[in-house]
Amino acid sequence: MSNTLNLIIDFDSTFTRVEALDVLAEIVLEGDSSREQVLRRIQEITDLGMDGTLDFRASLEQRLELLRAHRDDIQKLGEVLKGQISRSFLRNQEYFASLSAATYIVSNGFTDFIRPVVAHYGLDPERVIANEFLYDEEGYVCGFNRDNPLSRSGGKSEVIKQLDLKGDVYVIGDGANDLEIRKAGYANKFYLFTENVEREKVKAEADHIAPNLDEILYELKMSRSLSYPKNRIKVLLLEGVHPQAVDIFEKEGYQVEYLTTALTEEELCEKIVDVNILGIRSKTKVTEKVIQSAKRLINIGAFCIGTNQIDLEACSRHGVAVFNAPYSNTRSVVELAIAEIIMLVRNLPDKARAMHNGKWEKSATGAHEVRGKKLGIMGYGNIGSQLSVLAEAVGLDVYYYDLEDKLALGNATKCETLEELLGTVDILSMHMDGRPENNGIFGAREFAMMKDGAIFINLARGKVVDVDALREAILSGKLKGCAVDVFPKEPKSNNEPFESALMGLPNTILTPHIGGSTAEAQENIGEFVPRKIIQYINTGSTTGSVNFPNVQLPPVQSAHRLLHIHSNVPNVLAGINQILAKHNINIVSQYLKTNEQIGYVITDVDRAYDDELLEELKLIEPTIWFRVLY
Ligand SMILES: NC(=O)C1=CN([C@@H]2O[C@H](COP(=O)(O)OP(=O)(O)OC[C@H]3O[C@@H](n4cnc5c(N)ncnc54)[C@H](O)[C@@H]3O)[C@@H](O)[C@H]2O)C=CC1
Ligand SMILES: O=C(O)CCC(=O)C(=O)O
Repeated sequence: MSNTLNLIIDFDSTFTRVEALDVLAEIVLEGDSSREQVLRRIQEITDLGMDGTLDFRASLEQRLELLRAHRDDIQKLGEVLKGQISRSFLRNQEYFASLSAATYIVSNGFTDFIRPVVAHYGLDPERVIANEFLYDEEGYVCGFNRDNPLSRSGGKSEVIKQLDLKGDVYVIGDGANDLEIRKAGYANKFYLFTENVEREKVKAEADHIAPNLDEILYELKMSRSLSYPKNRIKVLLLEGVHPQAVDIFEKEGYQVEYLTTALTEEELCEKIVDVNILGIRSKTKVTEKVIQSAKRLINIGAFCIGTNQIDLEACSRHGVAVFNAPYSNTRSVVELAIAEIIMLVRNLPDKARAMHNGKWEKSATGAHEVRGKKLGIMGYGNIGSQLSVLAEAVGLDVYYYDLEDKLALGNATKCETLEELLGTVDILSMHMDGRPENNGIFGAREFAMMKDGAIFINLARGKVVDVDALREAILSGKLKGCAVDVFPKEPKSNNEPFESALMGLPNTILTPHIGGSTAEAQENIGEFVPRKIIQYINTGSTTGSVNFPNVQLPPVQSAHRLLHIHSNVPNVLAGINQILAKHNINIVSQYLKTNEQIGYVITDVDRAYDDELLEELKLIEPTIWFRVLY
């Protein structure tokens, strides 16, 4: 840090979260019946004084007149305020206390309660410049030192002028009286501190609006508790993910932009440039071009199960960790599949349509129970296997086929080939994932292999099925009916029209990709995905990532965590450790995990190191991305 730096910090609502005289009023008026009324009046006067509407001395006099405070109350106030230090000041306490010689607390409050709080935090109480109370013989406050410049408007600039500071002066505060120091020409910059209050009148003239101390330290290129201020982290949420996600990200201090629709590649390329976290569902295609346009992307959250819409390889190459929500909507999809099986076996879509058209078609022809029918499941993963269990409970005999060797649940029967499955079952339900190799995997040949009068259900991905072949199979009577929830081309939002060759077919249920759209599933996803992302940002943990090696890490404690992501080539770990050894850095712990594409090295080190070390680590040849957590 340069020794020519001076920080002038306001006390009320900046160094502490509260206005001290408001708290004093609460202490003095405890048990008083007029308490609420007097407190309200005091707060009104405080606000008028802080935004510059009321002359400061008048505001001080009026507030003190409303209180009869004793020396003991002032002492009590000091104790209360020690527990009210602003959160970002607390976060940065260790570093900030080391700036004691560069810091003044300049306040229109009173030294009597400010000094103990400042000393408790670790700053020099002698560098508090503030007003002084006068007490009567019984120890009650009877006034204040009227000669102190801080007891009148413009007092802060007068004090700074008298200090005659050498070097750069930065003022951090929340009120017009702080702004006035810069306006009078005694400071380089005024940082409006908005962590506790936002004063609109002051906002317009502030040099920089800082939602916390991290932002100011980052702006001044000083050390800080967070490697990157949270308020600078930008989140773009698309496709109307559950509002719970907005809430969680905002509580973490991130900036959130929320859209209900998907975006085209072109729109997304434009919007994603300075986004750190992208949240999507199944419709937004995240292509290589999108990833290349994103200059600050750290994470993608797929608020769903499938991740085929994301170019995961490109994400890995660019150091973007992708998280999804496996299991989150599994039950919802399974319940819909069961409902559709029963509806189709009973011919309900046609029967219901006839009723709406005024036709009463009471008949048992073509209507069956599902009990004893053979259900085939293609893709025996999380959804397929849960469907297997529920289907047995309603009396279906379950058969399944999976590319991988999957053990049967319950009484299900495993088929060795797809042909075997298709030739056996009365109902086929698709639950494979949307990997590119599955595009068009089910067409005329596969429909021909099915039993005559079978039922077909696709709740997986639109592209796996040849839609024209499905249409033909229904129209020819080969299939008795079908239910389709997913389509090769789906509208980006509810405002766009839907078109498909399947529209108007007999005994056909078409649904707008709602397999996972239940309140329960969406709420779960809205919480699960943000938590994974926040955990990754705060600790480096990648558990649950679909493209990064999975590493579960404890929170950083008394150490700096160096996160190094590189292309998976030999000797990177050795290279990192050589650099650490050269700088005499003590490794507290170290983890390495790789997958086919990338390696992830996490090294916790003692605090002492210089920026040169970080630069050298960034320069290791196959580095994709390097980040430090404090
Ligand atoms: N309609 C909707 O709203 C929803 C659709 N889905 C879709 O369902 C898919 C499956 O979800 P999960 O069961 O959670 O995934 P999962 O990954 O647990 O299971 C997929 C299974 O399919 C198997 N598989 C892949 N290709 C295959 C093939 N050609 N033939 C046979 N088996 C194959 C895999 O080996 C795996 O066991 C998701 O990837 C997603 O595309 C998921 C949730 C909601
Ligand atoms: O609900 C969504 O937007 C997508 C559901 C889905 O297809 C999935 O979870 O993979």
